[in-house]
Amino acid sequence: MKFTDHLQLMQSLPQSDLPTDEPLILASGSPRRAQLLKAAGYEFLVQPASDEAECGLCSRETAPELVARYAYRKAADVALKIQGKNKTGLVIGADTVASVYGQILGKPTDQQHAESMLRRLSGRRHDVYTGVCVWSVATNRCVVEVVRTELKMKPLTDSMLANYLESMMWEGKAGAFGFQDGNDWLEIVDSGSESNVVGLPMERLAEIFADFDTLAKAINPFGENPPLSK
Ligand SMILES: Cc1cn([C@H]2C[C@H](O)[C@@H](COP(=O)(O)OP(=O)(O)OP(=O)(O)O)O2)c(=O)[nH]c1=O
Repeated sequence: MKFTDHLQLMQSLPQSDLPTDEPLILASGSPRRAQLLKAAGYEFLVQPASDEAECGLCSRETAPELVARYAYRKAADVALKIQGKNKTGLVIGADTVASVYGQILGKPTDQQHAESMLRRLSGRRHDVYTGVCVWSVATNRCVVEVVRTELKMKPLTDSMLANYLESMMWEGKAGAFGFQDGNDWLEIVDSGSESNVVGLPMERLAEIFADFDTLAKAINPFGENPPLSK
């Protein structure tokens, strides 16, 4: 089933009770993440992390390591601001990239960059990784996890590429392509998570909320690396 159908069948996205009574805060400016949370029935506030949360390159970092670190940094950025105002919040940070043959594809900077990403993905199997961090300001604990979805992209002809590039739908999307854009270019391998591809693994998020007490790790105020649960 396509993501667009999922939005119509809102009840098909899982929802769990929140593990604390803090307000849920989405630390992301991604319209897709907000749509997914809303479609699942969560009530939440949106407070995007500052751009600096998404920086600090480590050349040896793998795609899952990178998305875990960025998800953690985005959640931390917002959690610390909330804490500074003596407020509480259950903060969700997330980061999504595509990866093909070990090469990490983030958001394209311009049309040329988008074209080179799409040519790399054309006709190939690749992975989309989303890192997710759920951070409870009140209890000073968080869960950081990474979900992988394997995809197969059809070989793209020059005219398919040109039309898509012209549509500008690639803007702001990791790997320069939106699974939800209504094309049938992508097939999910082994029934992986569709919502994970679009920016938030809703199935795993519901499990994280349900098992938060078991999964959550204490937050180390001096730690740069995310405390991964597994
Ligand atoms: C692979 C893929 C990604 N995406 C989107 C999800 C994310 O919004 C974006 C990846 O960029 P991110 O840096 O993960 O998120 P963002 O910049 O949109 O928002 P923020 O940093 O504030 O959290 O790509 C799709 O919409 N469809 C897709 O098929």
